Amino acid sequence: MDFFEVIRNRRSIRRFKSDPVPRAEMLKILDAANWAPSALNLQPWEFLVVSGAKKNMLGSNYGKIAEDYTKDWDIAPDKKGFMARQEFIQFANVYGGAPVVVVVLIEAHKEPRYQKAFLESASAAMENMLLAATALGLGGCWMTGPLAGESYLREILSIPDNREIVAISPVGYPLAVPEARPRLDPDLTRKVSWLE
Ligand SMILES: Cc1cc2nc3c(=O)[nH]c(=O)nc-3n(C[C@H](O)[C@H](O)[C@H](O)COP(=O)(O)O)c2cc1C
Repeated sequence: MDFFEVIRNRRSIRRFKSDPVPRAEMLKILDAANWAPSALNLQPWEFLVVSGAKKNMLGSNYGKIAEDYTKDWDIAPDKKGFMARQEFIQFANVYGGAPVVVVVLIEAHKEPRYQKAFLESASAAMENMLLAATALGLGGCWMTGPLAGESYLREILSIPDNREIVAISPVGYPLAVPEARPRLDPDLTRKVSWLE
């Protein structure tokens, strides 16, 4: 796949094969993340690679969050999400069956401009990781929903107060790859202004 194909082929994967991801492959995608640009070159990201019993505990917690979050998806069609409610809850409970979940952290900073810069830098790392996963035939899903159970995440993963959780992604070999979500402005006539 060439670079632009990788970009076009990346999807949020929510169903995975149970096959383990070799550590060498995990290191390749984390290395891609580590090569992201960062404000003041501070490279503020850190990654927790979670599997086994701890991953299962995170899944059960996210499952409960998903049940609450989707409670009106069935009764109010206008509020219905992008997936059927039960499908989403099933995904959440086991992170789609992914063998690994990556938690992206940054240093917590009191000054908002640093906090913003750290968040942006870690977001660049996150996207590099997802694109590298796609290039290697793996998949992931950028997720902030699980942060609704942040105190539990912190406890289970022993995350100290001086670290902020940016996002979480399951990582594994895709069992199902969803259709591409259409672009709101595919010709870029509204989203781009050319100023001369
Ligand atoms: C900041 C951010 C937070 C997201 N949080 C979640 C989430 O909590 N749960 C989830 O299933 N998907 C989450 N997503 C994935 C989006 O739903 C997905 O990117 C969007 O529907 C477009 O689909 P695609 O990634 O396959 O192109 C998140 C994406 C971003 C960028």
